[in-house]
Amino acid sequence: MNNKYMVSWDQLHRDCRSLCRHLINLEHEWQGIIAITRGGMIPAGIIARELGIRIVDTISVRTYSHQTISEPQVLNDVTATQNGAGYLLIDDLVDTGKTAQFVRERLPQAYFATVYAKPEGKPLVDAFITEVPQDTWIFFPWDLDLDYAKPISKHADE
Ligand SMILES: O=P(O)(O)OC[C@H]1O[C@H](OP(=O)(O)OP(=O)(O)O)[C@H](O)[C@@H]1O
Ligand SMILES: Nc1nc2[nH]cnc2c(=O)[nH]1
Ligand SMILES: [Mg+2]
Repeated sequence: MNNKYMVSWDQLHRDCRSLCRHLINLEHEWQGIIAITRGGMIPAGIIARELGIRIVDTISVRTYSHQTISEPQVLNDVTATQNGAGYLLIDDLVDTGKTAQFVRERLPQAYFATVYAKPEGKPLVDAFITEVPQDTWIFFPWDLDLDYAKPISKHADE
C-alpha cells in the first residue's frame, strides 16, 4: 500500500477519548470490555479508564502478517461472556472487515467500536471515530520510532 497514515500517541489518545465521549452518550451500563488483541489493547485500556470499567477481557485474533492478509485465527478465546451481551468490543481499526465479521459471529450481542475505519469495513462496526481511505496503511505509534526527517526540498542541505 503506497499511502501512509501515521498516528502519533497524542492523536491516538485524542481519538480514543472522542470514542469514549460517544460511548458515554449511549448511557449504557457496560458489563465490561473485550479487546481484540493485539491492536485493540491500548484503545481498550484508555476506554476502560475513561468509562470506569474494571473488567477487561481479550480475544486474540491474528489476520495479518505485516501487511499480508490471511484467514483470521483465534489464538486465545474470550472467557467472560458467551455472546458478548452487555460488552463493549474494541479494536484499533477495521480495514476489509474480515476480522470484524469473524469476531462478530462469535460475539453477536456485543457493541463493536473501533478508533479508525476504512470504507470497506465500516459497515461492520457500530461506531468508529476517524475514517481513513482504503488504499492507505495506518501506522500506529507502537510501530513507530522518532527518527530524522529529510528536508522536503532536495536543496535544503546544500
Ligand atoms: O478489517 P481487517 O482487514 O480484518 O483488518 C483489521 C485487523 O487487522 C489488524 O490485526 P492483525 O491481524 O494485524 O493482528 P494484531 O492486532 O495482533 O496486530 C487490526 O488490529 C485489526 O484487528
Ligand atoms: N497497522 C495496521 N494494521 C492493519 N491491519 C489491517 N489494516 C491495517 C492498517 O491499515 N494498519
Ligand atoms: Mg488486530
